[in-house]
Amino acid sequence: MKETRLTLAGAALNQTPLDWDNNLQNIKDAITEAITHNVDILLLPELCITGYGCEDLFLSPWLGEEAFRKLLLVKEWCADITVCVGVHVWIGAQVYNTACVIKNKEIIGFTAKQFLAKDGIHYEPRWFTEWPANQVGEFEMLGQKYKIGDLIYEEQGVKYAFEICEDAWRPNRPAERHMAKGVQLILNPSASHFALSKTDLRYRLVVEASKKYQCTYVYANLLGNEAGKVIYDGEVLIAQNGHLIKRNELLCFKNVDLEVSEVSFGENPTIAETITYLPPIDENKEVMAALSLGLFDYMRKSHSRGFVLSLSGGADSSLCAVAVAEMVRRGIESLGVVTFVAKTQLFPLKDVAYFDTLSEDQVARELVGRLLTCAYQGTVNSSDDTYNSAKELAASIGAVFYSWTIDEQVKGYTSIIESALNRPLTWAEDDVTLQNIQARVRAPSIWMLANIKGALLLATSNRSEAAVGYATMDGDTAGSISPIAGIDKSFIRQLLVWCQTELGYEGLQYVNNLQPSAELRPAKEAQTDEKDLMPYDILNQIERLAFYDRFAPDEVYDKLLEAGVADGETIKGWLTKFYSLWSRNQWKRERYAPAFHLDDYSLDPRSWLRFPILSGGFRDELKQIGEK
Ligand SMILES: Nc1ncnc2c1ncn2[C@@H]1O[C@H](COP(=O)(O)OP(=O)(O)OC[C@H]2O[C@@H]([n+]3cccc(C(=O)O)c3)[C@H](O)[C@@H]2O)[C@@H](O)[C@H]1O
Ligand SMILES: Nc1ncnc2c1ncn2[C@@H]1O[C@H](COP(=O)(O)OP(=O)(O)OP(=O)(O)O)[C@@H](O)[C@H]1O
Ligand SMILES: NC(=O)CC[C@H](N)C(=O)O
Repeated sequence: MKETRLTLAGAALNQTPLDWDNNLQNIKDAITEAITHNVDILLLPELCITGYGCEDLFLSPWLGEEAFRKLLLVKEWCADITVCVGVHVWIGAQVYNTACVIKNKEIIGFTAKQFLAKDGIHYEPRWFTEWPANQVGEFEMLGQKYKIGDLIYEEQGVKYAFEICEDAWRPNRPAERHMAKGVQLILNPSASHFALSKTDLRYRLVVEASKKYQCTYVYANLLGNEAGKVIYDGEVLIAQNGHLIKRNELLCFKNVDLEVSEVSFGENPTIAETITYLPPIDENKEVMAALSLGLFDYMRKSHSRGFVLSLSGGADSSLCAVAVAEMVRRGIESLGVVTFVAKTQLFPLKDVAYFDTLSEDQVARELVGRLLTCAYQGTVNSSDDTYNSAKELAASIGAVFYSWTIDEQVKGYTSIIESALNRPLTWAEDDVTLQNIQARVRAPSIWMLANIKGALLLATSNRSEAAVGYATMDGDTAGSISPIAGIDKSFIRQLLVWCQTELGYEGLQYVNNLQPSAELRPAKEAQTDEKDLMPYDILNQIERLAFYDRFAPDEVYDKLLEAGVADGETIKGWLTKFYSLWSRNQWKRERYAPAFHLDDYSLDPRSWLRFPILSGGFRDELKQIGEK
């Protein structure tokens, strides 16, 4: 075969389930941009016409028909270019997740996914049917017949085929067979969720495949917070024979992020002897980027007018505040002020014309002022330290800051119940009740502010407290979204130090010197989370061993003992507390506000981790540990 040069492109798209206008516009923009670069083949992400996150709507036949009609519209935009677009198709009663190849305004085939994503947050077998390897079929749609299956395509003599997202993550991946069929180019349309350091894995899958199968590999992921919880990093990769050719900036705020490369296909390709891998991933940097984009998309896609936050000056609420400030900083950096403001649709551009006279830093502060309202809600148990921490942090990022006390309201509720019961409530007898009423009383006024502003109320829950239900239902769990419920408290604490030192959020110096405390008991008791629960790093270890590594309770005990974290009796105490609180509080995890998926696992019962609400609570298993 003589040398052929093809111009290849992958485009990350920020899609939204059922938002046809947005989705089609992004597809059209990507095609238009690709045409200006004389692209031969453009790869678009998995299920990008409907959005990947349509969930049970994929079971509704009408969605399949509508998506197909949209596909026929897209087809007409593909003059003199080949475009691969993700769409689901119905054949009889089965639904397939496919990549459709359109060449110069003509549909030449559909490749259907062979391995459905079914672990962690993915439930694809609920909607789709796997396509058997090596099979090709035909189906009719809207009066026209089409080829579907394990197809090989050709462009100017270069044979190409697909792996659709999860296909590439399995040992028996389609690429294993493509090579023997003379395939030189593999395209991978993906909807691969963001998780810490996951880009490293994806990079390996793509670059190693390009070496092993002596091919060119093009990969295009979705971009942004598509449907509420899952964030996509918009990764586009082009690799050839073990060499990386292109990798884009991840987690940008654009609607379309297109990468183009001209690639040569000849007879004797030079295969890389060694692969250059990515340097270690900075997880602090990437989690702040994911949080920022997650918040921005959630705000604009829910048509909300910014955020409201009950800011205690403690770690969790401080991180939520900084995440909004970072959303503004990164958003401006990625889009420029005008596009950033236009995308929020919160205020007319003329209202911010005076921004021209301000420095970049001042503009960011002004925008934070318009997008974030915080309130400190003190009680007699609050400290000056937390008040100062909240006030200084809000001032340093430019957020609106209010402060009031809630003692009158706490007293009001307490006296109603004291009269009803005809006895005083005391810390000796009513400890948790007296704690919870304070947390609950903070909810109505902060919700009022959120309602007045049409803003989202940020719930500050983290994963560690979700594990053990260390929160008051309808109190500090109140909110519209829980941006940080996917990450643990130890990670959050070191992240805040990193945000201060590396991102320059100097207002965090106060919280970075505080011990986490609910401040719900009288100050003389010096309440801290870790005194109430256990050291956070132990809590995280138990949680990971039990629910990520899936060890039995007695194996968790053995592992902790082996690691020498404490003596046997102390570990038994921690395990009893953990498993009891874990089981008792599943109902709370069911009721948390929607949370972003950020780490490699989460406790979200509607996505990563399902657990019964009512259970035996590991009673027998804990008894066995007690007898060790
Ligand atoms: N399976 C189940 N399904 C449905 N409801 C269930 C239930 N099991 C108990 N319940 C109900 O749950 C209620 C108890 O839950 P809830 O009222 O939330 O309170 P509860 O879980 O008892 O206590 C809250 C804990 O969180 C701590 N906290 C609170 C606030 C803030 C912070 C902080 O770190 O800042 C910490 C506080 O120190 C305390 O240890 C009971 O009324 C009970 O009936
Ligand atoms: N004095 C307060 N003013 C305003 N909000 C508060 C106050 N105390 C608690 N809250 C709200 O309740 C939430 C839960 O408190 P929690 O102690 O778990 O988190 P934190 O104070 O942010 O962090 P830390 O646990 O590190 O102190 C806070 O994040 C905040 O939203
Ligand atoms: N859409 C998919 O097939 C996603 C599954 C794949 N393992 C990923 O997370 O990237």
